[in-house]
Amino acid sequence: MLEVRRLKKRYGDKIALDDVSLSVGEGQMFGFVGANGAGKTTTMRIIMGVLSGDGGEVEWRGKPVGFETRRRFGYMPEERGLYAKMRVAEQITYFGQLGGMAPAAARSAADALIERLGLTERRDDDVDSLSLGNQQRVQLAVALIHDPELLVLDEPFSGLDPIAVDALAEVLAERTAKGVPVVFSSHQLDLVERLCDSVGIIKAGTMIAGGTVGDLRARESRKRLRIVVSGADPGWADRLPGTVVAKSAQDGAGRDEVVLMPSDDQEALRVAAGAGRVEHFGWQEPSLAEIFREVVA
Ligand SMILES: Nc1ncnc2c1ncn2[C@@H]1O[C@H](COP(=O)(O)OP(=O)(O)OP(=O)(O)O)[C@@H](O)[C@H]1O
Repeated sequence: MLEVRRLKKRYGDKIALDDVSLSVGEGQMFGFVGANGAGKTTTMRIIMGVLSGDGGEVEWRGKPVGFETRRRFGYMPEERGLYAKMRVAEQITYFGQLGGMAPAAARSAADALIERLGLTERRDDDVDSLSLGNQQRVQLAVALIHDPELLVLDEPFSGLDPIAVDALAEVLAERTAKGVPVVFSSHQLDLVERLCDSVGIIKAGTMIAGGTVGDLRARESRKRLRIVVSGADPGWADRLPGTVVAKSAQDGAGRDEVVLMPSDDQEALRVAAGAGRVEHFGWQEPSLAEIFREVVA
């Protein structure tokens, strides 16, 4: 298990991290989300030891993390870091060897990743001749090649086309199935929702929410009502108590659909019933993106 406790980091007067804690169990996929500048990259850099914190601890399997342990981690840094003039296959193999693999093992692992990540036709090209998305695939292969015990990936999905997104999601799921914890940051909340067992939401250097997507949903689930009414007068939604967060105009069957954050759910029901025929009235499960907007606001 990866355990991060009470990390602190300052840049001059600016507090970048203020007591950031998270834990990721064996085989768990942890999605790290937050607005630009919230502190995700800083946290991941401290986990990987490329930046030192001003306080707090990082433990792997119950022990403080040091250089030797980190060699067994796979890391995709935000700033990336490939040799521009080295060929794809050669480069991935080279990083495998840096990660402690024998040359033959590194070559065959590189071949497997090249195929999985859709780089077969580019294997003999220099990295700087690749598109950004393909460079990203190489960077991922480099992070994955030495069969790391833990994966820490800074926005691994950004810039990938949908096929590459699926290929990477599949590769990561295989690693978690073998017990490897995966931490990744992303602004693609639909992906995080689809892939992750747990998420942490960071805002201005503080973890403001965390848990499984199910936990977060349960906490937020009795906040939004979805109401569908047919045959109602045009102004009926204005009489609903609370805030209308979405409204679609009448469809062909004369139905209005409203999503309401009610101040009084029973009064909302009375208003809907008074306005027309109530076709649907129920709590709506929020998406991770909706939860995010709410807790970060
Ligand atoms: N080297 C640095 N010097 C000064 N301030 C820094 C430095 N690196 C990061 N910061 C500040 O620390 C805060 C956290 O930045 P960080 O890069 O960790 O955020 P992030 O969540 O990864 O953002 P993004 O989603 O944009 O990548 C920001 O306010 C940033 O401006």
